[in-house]
Amino acid sequence: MTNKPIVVALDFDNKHAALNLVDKLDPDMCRLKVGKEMFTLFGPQLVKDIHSRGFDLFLDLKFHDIPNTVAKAVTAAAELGVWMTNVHASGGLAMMEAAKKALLPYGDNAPLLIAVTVLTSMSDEDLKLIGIDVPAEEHVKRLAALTHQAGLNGVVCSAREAQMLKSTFGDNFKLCTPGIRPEGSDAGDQHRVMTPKMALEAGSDYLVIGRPITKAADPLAALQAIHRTIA
Ligand SMILES: O=C(O)c1cc(=O)[nH]c(=O)n1[C@@H]1O[C@H](COP(=O)(O)O)[C@@H](O)[C@H]1O
Repeated sequence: MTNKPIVVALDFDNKHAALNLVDKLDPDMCRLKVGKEMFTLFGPQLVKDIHSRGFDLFLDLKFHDIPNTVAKAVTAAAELGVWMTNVHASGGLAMMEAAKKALLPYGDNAPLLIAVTVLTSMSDEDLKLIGIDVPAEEHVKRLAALTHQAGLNGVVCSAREAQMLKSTFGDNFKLCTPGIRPEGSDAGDQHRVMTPKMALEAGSDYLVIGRPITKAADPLAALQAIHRTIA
């Protein structure tokens, strides 16, 4: 199992509330993720605030644009010193190769670069509506193959695809899985979900968990309870 698999998704519209939660957490226990909402509201200063508290940060901005633009965006992420960042695999091979190339000057200090396959909120029916007539698992495999070919470090997928992807692409290809729901918690807008324990057993390396922790009455207790289920 990857050391420190839990990545807490900080999806807040209030910086004070977010940092209040961060101050209750322990960098030895989890990593943190900042996404579009918080980065749009609070920008690079939030990244600095989190780094100064000793946490590894996944900057989840899911870049999807022409290769030149995405290469420059991942360079900006690398300059922030983040642990991991991501692009959309559906941006294509040339886009992902340009992103990978942009990180070469950073050597061992480059962030891990992973690509989103099929969002965990999407079902087979949602895929049909955007013209993808194959089951989610098949489309995930296709986009993961493209990501692997581009030389990225891994993919974002649902834990339901983890076993298939690990057996196809091997242990070095990292699987970051949102859509994690502890037993009995509300799925919300997520469709392809799994419990933390089952996700790790299936081969997930990183479990992205937001609302089951951040919306809990006692977020630290919720995180500790999840830890106990996977210990
Ligand atoms: O890239 C992501 O992190 C991501 C990809 C994906 O397919 N699904 C997904 O839910 N996410 C993110 O993971 C987090 C999940 O949060 P919760 O549903 O609250 O646990 C959110 O911040 C999403 O933006």
